[in-house]
Amino acid sequence: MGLHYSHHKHCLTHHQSPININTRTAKYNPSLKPLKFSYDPKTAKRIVNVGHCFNVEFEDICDKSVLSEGPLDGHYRLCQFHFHWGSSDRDGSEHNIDGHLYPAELHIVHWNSKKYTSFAEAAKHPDGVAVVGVFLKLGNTNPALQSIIENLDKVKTKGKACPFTEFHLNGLLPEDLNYWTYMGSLTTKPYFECVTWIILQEAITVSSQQLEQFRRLQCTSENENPSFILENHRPVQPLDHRVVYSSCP
Ligand SMILES: NS(=O)(=O)c1ccc(C(=O)NCc2ccccc2F)cc1
Ligand SMILES: [Zn+2]
Repeated sequence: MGLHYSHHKHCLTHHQSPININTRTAKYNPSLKPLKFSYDPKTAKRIVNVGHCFNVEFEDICDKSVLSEGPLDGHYRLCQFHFHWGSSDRDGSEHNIDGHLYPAELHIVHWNSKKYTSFAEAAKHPDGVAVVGVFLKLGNTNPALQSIIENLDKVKTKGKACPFTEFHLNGLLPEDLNYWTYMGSLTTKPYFECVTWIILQEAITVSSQQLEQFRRLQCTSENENPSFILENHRPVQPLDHRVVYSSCP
């Protein structure tokens, strides 16, 4: 999988993520709608160390927390969010903007609950998953991250989980909700090409000290010699013939 035969070009094309977003060649699409976030803080469930990062998981047995409008048809159900970071503050984001890297990137993961019955099922289809990417830029301590960071010592090693309820995800969104959007893939194995990527143009802040807390997570389980998740961002992939659309001119 992962190769699409585009007849008019008689070539096999990849639709992999992340990519470098060239803001000058992004195409303004006036038919793109504003994003609509409807998140219920009560659907937050737990934090899990999955080895290459930590996921903040949400209950997704019904459409209590959904993303709709924007480039999407229907509504996509929130299932988890996580971060990508680097071994230093100089890199860490997965997407780049005009070659610029941010120290980290938040991914808010949703799946198409109008057409599919689970994330795993949705991930097999090009319209199955929608991920909102939010860049983190170096600045003041971000208070909205503190409630997550103070729980990381409970999920230090791979496989560990802790309860995490009542989280206001809107607190991690910037004021300006303008975005770029393109069709791509999951950025970790199995790299399924199932993602409508929605990258917010405004970054939120994170402090150096908060990033240091991310790097203290371990990719090893508690009975192994400890090694740390110092970085977990995939290199940018070829854009090929894809077009990146912008919600604003
Ligand atoms: N970084 S990202 O592109 O936002 C991303 C989001 C979710 C996954 C994931 O759930 N993988 C496991 C998985 C479970 C079930 C079915 C397919 C899967 F990939 C991987 C990458
Ligand atoms: Zn991710």
